[in-house]
Amino acid sequence: MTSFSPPGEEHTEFMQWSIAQGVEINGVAPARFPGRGLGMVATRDIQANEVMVSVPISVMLSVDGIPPSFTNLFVDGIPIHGLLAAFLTHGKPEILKKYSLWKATWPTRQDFEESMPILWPEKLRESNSAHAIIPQAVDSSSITLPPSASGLWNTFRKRPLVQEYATKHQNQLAQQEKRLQAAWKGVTAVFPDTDWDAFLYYWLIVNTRSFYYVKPGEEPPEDANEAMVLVPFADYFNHKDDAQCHVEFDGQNYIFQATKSYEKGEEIYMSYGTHPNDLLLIEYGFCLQENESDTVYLDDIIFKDLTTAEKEELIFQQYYGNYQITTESGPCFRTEVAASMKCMSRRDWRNYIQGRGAVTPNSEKVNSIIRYWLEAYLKEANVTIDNLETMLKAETVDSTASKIKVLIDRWNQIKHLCNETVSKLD
Ligand SMILES: C[S@@+](CC[C@H](N)C(=O)[O-])C[C@H]1O[C@@H](n2cnc3c(N)ncnc32)[C@H](O)[C@@H]1O
Repeated sequence: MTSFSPPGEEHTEFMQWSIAQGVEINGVAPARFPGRGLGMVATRDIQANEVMVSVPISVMLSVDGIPPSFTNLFVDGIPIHGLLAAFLTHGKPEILKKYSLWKATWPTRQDFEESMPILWPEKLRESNSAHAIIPQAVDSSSITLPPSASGLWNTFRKRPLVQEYATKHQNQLAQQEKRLQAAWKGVTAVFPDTDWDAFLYYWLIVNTRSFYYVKPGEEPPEDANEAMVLVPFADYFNHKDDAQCHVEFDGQNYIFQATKSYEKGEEIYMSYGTHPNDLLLIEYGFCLQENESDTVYLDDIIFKDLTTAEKEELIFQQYYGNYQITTESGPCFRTEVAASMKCMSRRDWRNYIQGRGAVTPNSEKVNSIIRYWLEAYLKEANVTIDNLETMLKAETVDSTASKIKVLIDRWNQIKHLCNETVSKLD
């Protein structure tokens, strides 16, 4: 059983407020868990299929909960994420008063400074972001964030892309800073004197605590970041990759239902989605120890190994980029396709990927190419861990040392993932 402690008076008061607002709470309560802040604990034995929490739409904070007099100020548009943060920053105090007990349960700015890489010291957050609002060093001696987060490598220079492509789980920090910059542009166009720290705080609150929400009867937006809602009380749930909790918005209520039985005192998690640890680190400020969805991407390593003609062929065949290695399945098919290109005639390769012809790639050769790529990742991991260990020895600020340790742990996970995959390929 996980150890936990009482959450504190403000959480008890907020729970009572939630119930008074129509939130149904059955057999769960907030509690404090070491390393995870607040979370949800079973206050009695819970049976599979029991609804543990149900939050009505009336109490959620979505775009529809913002008065039109406020929303209409943003005639030039602002992302939903920015609008919610803008409302929390600039909404009328008499309207925001409704949420004061809820707000008292949220993490502090200090909590974000500890956990969210976007707020870490410059030397720990160098990335390929062109959107950094918070200045970053231009030539720090070492990249410390993992490549999926930073988009950079210590052991080689990235080749320019032949073509841009969508990468949901790469260049994480750059993607986050781009969203923050768009929100900041939107809010300052209407409120030029916006306090950066206040806005940033609420933007991070929305970033780490919002749920997916599409207004009943409306089409889901193309960008999931445009489908956001804050859901009081449910935002106590921490994340686990294989959480045993069914989450559903039925058009009226956000419902959280047990999919197994829980014993009194057990922490109840939900899943925020199938997220690799580098995404969790950048977007939520933590990494999971066990994560079936953990992934590393070989794109930059593979691209430096391909000729321009090979890259153009991959673009043509729609296999350019997103070469994953996952904890669960090892190399993905796209990675195998890129590797098979290196060991087949172009004609056989085209026939193979189009499902024509009898020639299939030699699996030993394909495995040895993928192994070679993974060794490049392992080299990066070893160099970066050495750099981080050296930084840790010299670090005198405790809070910076703890961030360096987070990075060392993450890099060791990456090493483990690469080594496991290499051994499976042998
Ligand atoms: C929706 S909130 C959950 C409640 C939060 N723990 C709190 O103290 O208010 C999401 C945040 O919880 C933390 N979190 C969630 N799942 C976690 C986990 N498995 N391990 C560590 N921290 C976690 C992260 O700080 C994340 O940004």
